[in-house]
Amino acid sequence: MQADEAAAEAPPICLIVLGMAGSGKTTLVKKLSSFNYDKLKPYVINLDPACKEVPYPASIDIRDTVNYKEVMKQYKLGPNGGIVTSLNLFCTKFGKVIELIEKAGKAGHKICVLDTPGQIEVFTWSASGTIITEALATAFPTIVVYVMDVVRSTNPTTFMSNMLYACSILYKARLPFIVAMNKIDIEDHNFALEWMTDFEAFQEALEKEQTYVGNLTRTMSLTLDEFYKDLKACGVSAKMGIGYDRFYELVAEGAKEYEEDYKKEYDKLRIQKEEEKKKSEKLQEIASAKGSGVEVPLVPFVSEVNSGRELADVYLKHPGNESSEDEEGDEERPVAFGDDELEDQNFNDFMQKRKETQIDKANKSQS
Ligand SMILES: Nc1nc2c(ncn2[C@@H]2O[C@H](COP(=O)(O)OP(=O)(O)OP(=O)(O)O)[C@@H](O)[C@H]2O)c(=O)[nH]1
Repeated sequence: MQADEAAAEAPPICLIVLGMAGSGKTTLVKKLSSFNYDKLKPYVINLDPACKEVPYPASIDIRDTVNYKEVMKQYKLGPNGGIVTSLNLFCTKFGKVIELIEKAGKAGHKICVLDTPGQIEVFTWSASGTIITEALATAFPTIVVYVMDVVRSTNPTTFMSNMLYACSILYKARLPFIVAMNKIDIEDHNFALEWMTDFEAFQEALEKEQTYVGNLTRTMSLTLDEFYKDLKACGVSAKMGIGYDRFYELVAEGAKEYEEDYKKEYDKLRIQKEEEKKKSEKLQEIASAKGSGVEVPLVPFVSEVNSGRELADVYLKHPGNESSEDEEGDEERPVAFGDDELEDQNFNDFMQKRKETQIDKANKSQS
């Protein structure tokens, strides 16, 4: 197979776009859906059931499958409960989505971008979010893109909160991770990159914070230093289309990292899931099998005995009364008390013998 053909058949790289409300996820997805289209042919999926309109051409839209307002009404839920339940309902059909992405890959789509609900925790801390992430990661090279609003992160404490959240997602998802520092058309992101690489620079920025939360941030920054090594970060402006070349360099690095470090783990998970599926299919097969013989109706419990007596009148023999060693019918029949015929016979035999002995004695005394 030629290298070009192999590249054409390579599965698409999935980008799960996450971020706090208003960080710019949808704007980023919109830009990604058209960026370098001829080469990448991005395949876009919307997983936000509550958005009013999708400003990009979505190949799959959760709103076509689940009506979020109807879910709220039917299950008597509030807005967040409605989003979680809609996502749960949708994820039961996610096998079909995987098939469609596979097909898209064969049709030349190199990238699959997934937009997620505005409330980040709806995806990151829900069962459906985990199921969707695992389903993608077991089938395709998958990368988490965490969109961070750089304008709102100039304060070291807010920056640290954002990073803590990113850290929790990184360790939960166990996938390559890119922090897209968004809105660099308003605020340059280099201060944030410096805080991530230069511990002292961050401490210096914290000097101005004399509050309790400042002390907490100082302590946490010591721990997070280790985690920054696993992060890839770049600055983008989703709105103005700045920083995409660097972003795609990081995507290529992330895909490589997935193949080298994460794929093995997800392959194991896939095999385990296939085995579980096979087992449950087999069990279902057994449960639904009727067999080839004629069905025998179950006899109802005995309620009356032959003699016409009620079952309650029948004495159930204690198991201890049985002789466990004797086969039925092998034992000699004992002389039963009250067996009149046999008793008469024995008595007559005895009388006969006695008569014979007396006659015998009399004959002997006469002679
Ligand atoms: N200046 C500037 N504004 C941006 C940029 N990206 C997004 N915005 C603006 O930020 C606001 C929120 O953007 P969205 O893309 O809706 O953010 P989101 O994360 O999808 O929002 P939710 O779906 O509500 O969570 C919008 O007003 C965007 O126009 C950017 O790069 N630069």
